[in-house]
Amino acid sequence: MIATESLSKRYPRVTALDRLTVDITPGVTGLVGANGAGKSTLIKILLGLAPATEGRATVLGRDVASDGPGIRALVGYMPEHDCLPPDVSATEFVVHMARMSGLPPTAARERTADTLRHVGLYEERYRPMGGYSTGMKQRVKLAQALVHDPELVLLDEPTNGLDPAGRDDMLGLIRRVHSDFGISVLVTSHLLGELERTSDHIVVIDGGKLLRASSTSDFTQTTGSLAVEVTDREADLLAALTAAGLRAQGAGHLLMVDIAGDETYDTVRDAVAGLGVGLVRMEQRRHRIAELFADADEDAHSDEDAHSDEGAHSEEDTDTDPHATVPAGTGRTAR
Ligand SMILES: Nc1ncnc2c1ncn2[C@@H]1O[C@H](COP(=O)(O)OP(=O)(O)OP(=O)(O)O)[C@@H](O)[C@H]1O
Repeated sequence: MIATESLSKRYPRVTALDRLTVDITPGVTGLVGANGAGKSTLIKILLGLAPATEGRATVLGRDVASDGPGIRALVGYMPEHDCLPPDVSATEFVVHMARMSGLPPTAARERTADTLRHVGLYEERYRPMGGYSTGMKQRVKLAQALVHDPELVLLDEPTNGLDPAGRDDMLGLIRRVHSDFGISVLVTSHLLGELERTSDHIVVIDGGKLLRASSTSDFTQTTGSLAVEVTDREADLLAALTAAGLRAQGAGHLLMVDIAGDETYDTVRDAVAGLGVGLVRMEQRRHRIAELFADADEDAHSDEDAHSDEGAHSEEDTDTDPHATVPAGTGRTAR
């Protein structure tokens, strides 16, 4: 669907993309990177809206340098920032966008009604968008990207500004864009957990460089560890599990227990019951994408000055945080 070859974009003070070579296949692909990693720049180049400094890219087999209009006819785009005129309704706006994409008036109205219903906007679609919540605005932005029935949509940070429930709704909608309509999706986020849940494939970029591209399942292999969380007496539980012959260690409120076989689950359950404490959770641990980031290596640091880390997130990833962010900073390497 998308192929880039040594694609670079240099601004006077910043290298936004640095010799990026990646192949993106049909399905839902998550493009993950900290703020400033180059996600929006890549999307603009793919739409033919900004020229690359060097390298080449094709979208649906068309060259971004020479066929921007052809690409934009086949691709939907949901921009990151608020771009909706406040004094028109969602219906008026999406009909307008459909007409701009070349749909005749009747088809534009029908497709608009269908698409707005699909994204979950009903009566409110006749009200001026200035009064909409962030979640409603994001839905309108998604609807205008879908209204001309594209083969591919590029969604730039669609969960930005949404609360956890709003994020879940938006992620569900994005999954359905592919499962219900067969439209492929490239969705960006700096939140690892949500892309893990939504995407078939994950592409990780940092400082404009490709860190890794592979299927989501390759990123999140299950391990042989069981994460156990109890309400109280973690140290006593650790001692009880060790006495029962299991290898276990404490990690804050969590105990990590090596799975020796199916009976490990029973042993943990019995030990917890024996102590009379509550079991908060017991689950097989999965690698999260953030664990694929090793500490920055010396070589990668040498060109760090070339990149801005403006707006980078300082939040640390943890195994339990579904909204963990990509560790900020440039030049990190994937294990
Ligand atoms: N028009 C521009 N002129 C100069 N520098 C730019 C321009 N556009 C982007 N940059 C810089 O290029 C780098 C990559 O920006 P980009 O917007 O692509 O990142 P991003 O991963 O989409 O992050 P965000 O989600 O914060 O937008 C950043 O350092 C940014 O400051």
